[in-house]
Amino acid sequence: MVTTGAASEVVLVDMNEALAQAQAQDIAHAVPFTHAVTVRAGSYAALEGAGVVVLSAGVAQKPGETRLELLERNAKVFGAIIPEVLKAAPDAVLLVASNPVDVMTQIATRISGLPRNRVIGSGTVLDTARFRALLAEQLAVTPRSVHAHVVGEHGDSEVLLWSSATVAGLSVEQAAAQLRRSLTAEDRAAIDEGVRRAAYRIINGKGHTAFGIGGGLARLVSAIGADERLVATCALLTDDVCGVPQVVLSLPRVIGAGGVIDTVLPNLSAEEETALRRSAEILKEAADGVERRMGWTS
Ligand SMILES: NC(=O)C1=CN([C@@H]2O[C@H](COP(=O)(O)OP(=O)(O)OC[C@H]3O[C@@H](n4cnc5c(N)ncnc54)[C@H](O)[C@@H]3O)[C@@H](O)[C@H]2O)C=CC1
Ligand SMILES: CC(=O)C(=O)O
Repeated sequence: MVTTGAASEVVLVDMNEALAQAQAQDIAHAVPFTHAVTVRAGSYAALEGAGVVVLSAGVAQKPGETRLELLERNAKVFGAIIPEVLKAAPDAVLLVASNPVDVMTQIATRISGLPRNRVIGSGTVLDTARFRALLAEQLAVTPRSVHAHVVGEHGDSEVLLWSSATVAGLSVEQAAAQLRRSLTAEDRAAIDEGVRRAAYRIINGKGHTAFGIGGGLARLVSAIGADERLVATCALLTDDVCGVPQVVLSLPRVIGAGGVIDTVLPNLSAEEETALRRSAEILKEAADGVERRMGWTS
């Protein structure tokens, strides 16, 4: 957020106050090289007046662990922090990043009692960025010129929408042919694996992922602040996805003041529709399970 000027004021709140202080000071020392942003550590009360509160507290995956395995631990963390956040910043949009982000967004929607459009999960914003980056590398163009989306779970069952991916209005197959680049079934499989398994590989190498999600969250904060109507693949409680009712997952959403303004459903091939339904079923089952175990439903 500091490097892109997405916010005018950033407050870091963490149960480890010494860590929040140290991070805030370190980041503040980058401000002279970037944008006019104030950065400080604070208590929940310091969130007063915040337009957006990013929820990223909790535990992260260890090497080999899936996102869904973090569920119970992070649900308890949200139970503790969301009431505190809302006391200080009742009008804020909540932007959820903690994993498993889709189910955590459902939990945040329930605990907060806020209108669903004000509780957004970063969802597959990061996976979409990874898809665009890898397709761009394959086609030797900039990622900004690749229009492609990943929908469904931010996790193992996510769905890469190859059938609607475009460059300059061309399908990626047509673009590859004109640009004299290879896009064989093996290339596509490598890109799929590169997107779907990115977090596992990065966590194996450096213990956590940070820059991609930092960029994505900053982009969403900026779109909310400027009422931009940015289309981004974010997670939101959705009435019906391929026949699965009341499920939180990512689809392209229009993001602006107040959170999610609208949703756009891309054209799906039969295979993509089946995969999206499967992803919705997996998330629905995980969310229903945690709701039962937390005593939120009978
Ligand atoms: N949605 C996405 O695309 C991504 C999500 N993540 C998720 O974000 C979360 C955070 O990841 P990291 O920053 O790498 O982990 P981290 O362990 O570095 O940071 C988590 C912080 O939460 C704090 N915390 C824990 N319980 C708390 C509580 N009750 N109140 C206040 N603070 C509390 C800890 O003190 C710690 O500083 C994880 O769940 C991770 O899986 C990480 C990267 C990408
Ligand atoms: C950690 C995580 O969810 C990611 O980097 O995709």
